[in-house]
Amino acid sequence: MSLEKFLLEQGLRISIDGTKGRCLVADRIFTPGEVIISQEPYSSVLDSSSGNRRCDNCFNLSSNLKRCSACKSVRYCCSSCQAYAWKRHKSECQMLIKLNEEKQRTPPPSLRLVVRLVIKRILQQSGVLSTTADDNFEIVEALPTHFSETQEERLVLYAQMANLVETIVAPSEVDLKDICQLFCRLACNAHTICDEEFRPVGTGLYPVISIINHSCAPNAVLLFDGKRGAVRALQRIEKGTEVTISYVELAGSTKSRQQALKEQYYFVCQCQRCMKMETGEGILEDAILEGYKCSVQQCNGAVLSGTDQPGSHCVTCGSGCDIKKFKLSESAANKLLDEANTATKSKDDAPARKLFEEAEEIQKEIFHVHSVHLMRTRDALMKICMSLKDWQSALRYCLLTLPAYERAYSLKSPLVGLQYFSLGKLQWFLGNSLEAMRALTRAKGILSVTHGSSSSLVRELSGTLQEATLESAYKDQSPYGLVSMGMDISSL
Ligand SMILES: C[S@@+](CC[C@H](N)C(=O)[O-])C[C@H]1O[C@@H](n2cnc3c(N)ncnc32)[C@H](O)[C@@H]1O
Repeated sequence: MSLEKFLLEQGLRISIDGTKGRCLVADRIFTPGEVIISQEPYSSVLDSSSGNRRCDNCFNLSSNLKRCSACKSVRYCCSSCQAYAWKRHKSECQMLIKLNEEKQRTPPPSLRLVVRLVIKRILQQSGVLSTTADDNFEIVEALPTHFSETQEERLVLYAQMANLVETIVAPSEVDLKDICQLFCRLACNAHTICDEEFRPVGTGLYPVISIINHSCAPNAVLLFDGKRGAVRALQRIEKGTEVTISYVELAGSTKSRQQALKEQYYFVCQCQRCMKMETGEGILEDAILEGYKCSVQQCNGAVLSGTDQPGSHCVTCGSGCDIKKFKLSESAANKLLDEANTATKSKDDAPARKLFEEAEEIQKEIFHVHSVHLMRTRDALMKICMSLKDWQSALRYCLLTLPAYERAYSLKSPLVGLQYFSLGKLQWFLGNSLEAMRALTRAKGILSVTHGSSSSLVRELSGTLQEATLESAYKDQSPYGLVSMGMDISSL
């Protein structure tokens, strides 16, 4: 079956745009939460830190992983996963054994991803592995490489890695320029595979999902079940509308989003959100998210912080501000944040908390209450307070982050849903079951769309919501006030 026919069966088609290249377009209406397309990766690899916690075949977490007895490098959750992976792993296994014998380090995930891709291509070409409309090397090859725009330094690195791939896979099977192009193709098409809470676990290439272009105000979202990618509609998508997802962190100013897109994907975004920058509303939004707050007490405005922008005046009231002073304070806060992050990595929670708190004090003086810088610091503080079991402070920080989350992302964003889920769990644990019910209901409304109502996250959320509802009803009738029904706070 051709890719076109395969897509038509799913209610999708490809159109060509002069600037964007191929676009994936809805050929029917998609309703919020509906899966638009789902796909197994053509090639995928776990991050180094996930390799000893997750199955190398299905990417699911398991406490009972068994190592491949030959290479001792990859782990599987069950014999059927191991048997399924064997055809692909066989060649990789020999390579890993050889590297172990030569006492060489296991290649990094980025290199293993390319090795796996090349091995799969060879196996499909020789007929050992079958091909389907959405699982063949031609659709991988159809993805852009941006080879001519790739910086020379990066190409030199890719050439060195291609040499390694050549020594690992039989040299007669690979062409160095081909491999360099594969590295370029992966850089602008592969997706980070995340768990349900958006923590990265690996990388995968999904050649059909990769046809979907970027928007900073996307109408769809990509999530993963194990390593299977699924794109769901965030809103009603009319027939003839392009399906879009986000490639980058959306909590940022137009300038930082565009910089990230240009660096990795080589285009200037002209989406609806970026185009707002042409208007006063867009400029104020950017100043609030990443600029400095206006020094005038009654003004809720902000000042753009970039040196190449007409800064030093509030976008709302026009008052001048001392940018130099703000920048000095910002560097002092950043220094504290660097130290705090180092302490967090070494699990020194108490000193890390102190450093984050000092940084937050400075940031409060210079940033708008909805600034993404302040939001990230408070998010880190919320997590540290949870780890220190200071639930009341964690709740306070969670509440402080929410208006910034809703502004920086969209109200339908899964990240906003997850933040409401944390809020609901904290409120319930602290005995505010009525407020918890409100937060959990809000979270359920968002996460049922983004993750699907049968996902394990939404099932867990529904369970918590049901218990909070029961507790709230019980408290209404109980003469004794607060009654805890034994929530497992460790899952926060
Ligand atoms: C993952 S691919 C998307 C599919 C691609 N359009 C194609 O023809 O196969 C990513 C590349 O698509 C293009 N692209 C994606 N989103 C875009 C956008 N909003 N505006 C312009 N180009 C875009 C860029 O060239 C980017 O590097």
